[in-house]
Amino acid sequence: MAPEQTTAVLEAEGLTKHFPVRGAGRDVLRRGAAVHAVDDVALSLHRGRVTALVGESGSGKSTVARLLAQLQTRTGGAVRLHGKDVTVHGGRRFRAYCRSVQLIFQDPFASLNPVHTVRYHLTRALRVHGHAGRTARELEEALTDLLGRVRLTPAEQYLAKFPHELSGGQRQRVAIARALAARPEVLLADEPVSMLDVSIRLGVLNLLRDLKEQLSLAVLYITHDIASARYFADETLVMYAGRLVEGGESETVTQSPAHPYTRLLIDSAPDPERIGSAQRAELDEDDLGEPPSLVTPPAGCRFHPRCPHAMERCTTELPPRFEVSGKQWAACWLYDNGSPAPAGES
Ligand SMILES: Nc1ncnc2c1ncn2[C@@H]1O[C@H](COP(=O)(O)OP(=O)(O)OP(=O)(O)O)[C@@H](O)[C@H]1O
Repeated sequence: MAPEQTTAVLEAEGLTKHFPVRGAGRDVLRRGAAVHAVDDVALSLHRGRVTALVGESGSGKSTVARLLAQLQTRTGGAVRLHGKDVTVHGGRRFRAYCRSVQLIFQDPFASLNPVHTVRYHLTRALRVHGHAGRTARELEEALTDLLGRVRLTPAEQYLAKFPHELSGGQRQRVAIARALAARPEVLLADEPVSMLDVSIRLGVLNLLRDLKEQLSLAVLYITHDIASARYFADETLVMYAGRLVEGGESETVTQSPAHPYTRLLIDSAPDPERIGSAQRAELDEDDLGEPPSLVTPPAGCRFHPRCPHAMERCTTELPPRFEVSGKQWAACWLYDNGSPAPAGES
């Protein structure tokens, strides 16, 4: 279903995060300086859809997730759940927000407490979110249901285990089950498979995709692996140096990338047909050149110092989003007035 046919569950508009720089020794030079980690990001997440947020290390992807999860305060912009503004604060409304919007981290080993069993982690999550039931039997049913959803069956085989007794994939499944204990509407999955063995990445992505369908979840899938976005996500957004530069249907964005940065990203990820292969599991960031300083980001388009098509105006004017096709937009002056990129481009 096209995103415009459904209402957004979670939306961000003008989302901005600047981290003040507190550098010793160079304070005088740096007074008032900030890392422009996220600037003016707009996105919307829809029920039953996966949106991939793709970009190099340091482009601001995790910061977007933390801002959406309300783990960090934003410098500017708005976050809306079902159209209602949300702001970081404690209390009942905040707890309800945390139930609805759950974050899954890259490293399941770090996110699970090594001294506690699977039973403890899941029971605690069920209790915190008020879904543990009233009787011991209802609790057992809820635990069995959670482990069944992440395909760790039979449940008795896993409940007494400690994190170190599980494989990486099993640990990430427990972390996913713990997120599901909140009965969320939105899952923010920050590089959920990048720490896993390449042979099991696909299994965890398939699980997330099935859960998205069964539970009508809105999923934000954060990754530096653009080929996996094609496979797993309905929509793909490309982030560069704190800004979104391209977005649209995953198939279109990954097969006919419009922004020069997206093209570079795809060209630098060898063998896109082999999802999860070790060969293209990591971007070869050497091929991409150096990302800019986020303390003094380039004026105009932040990609212009690395862009093979940079024009005069790219160095001074920030490009807005231009429609490239009904299925894709790009923040690039090559598409001014909707005109296609000059002939001869790849
Ligand atoms: N708490 C912080 N204080 C200062 N700077 C920060 C903080 N958190 C992130 N940053 C900076 O913000 C920028 C974006 O970081 P972020 O972690 O969001 O990028 P990312 O795309 O998720 O990268 P990765 O894939 O490596 O996690 C980076 O330059 C980072 O150093």
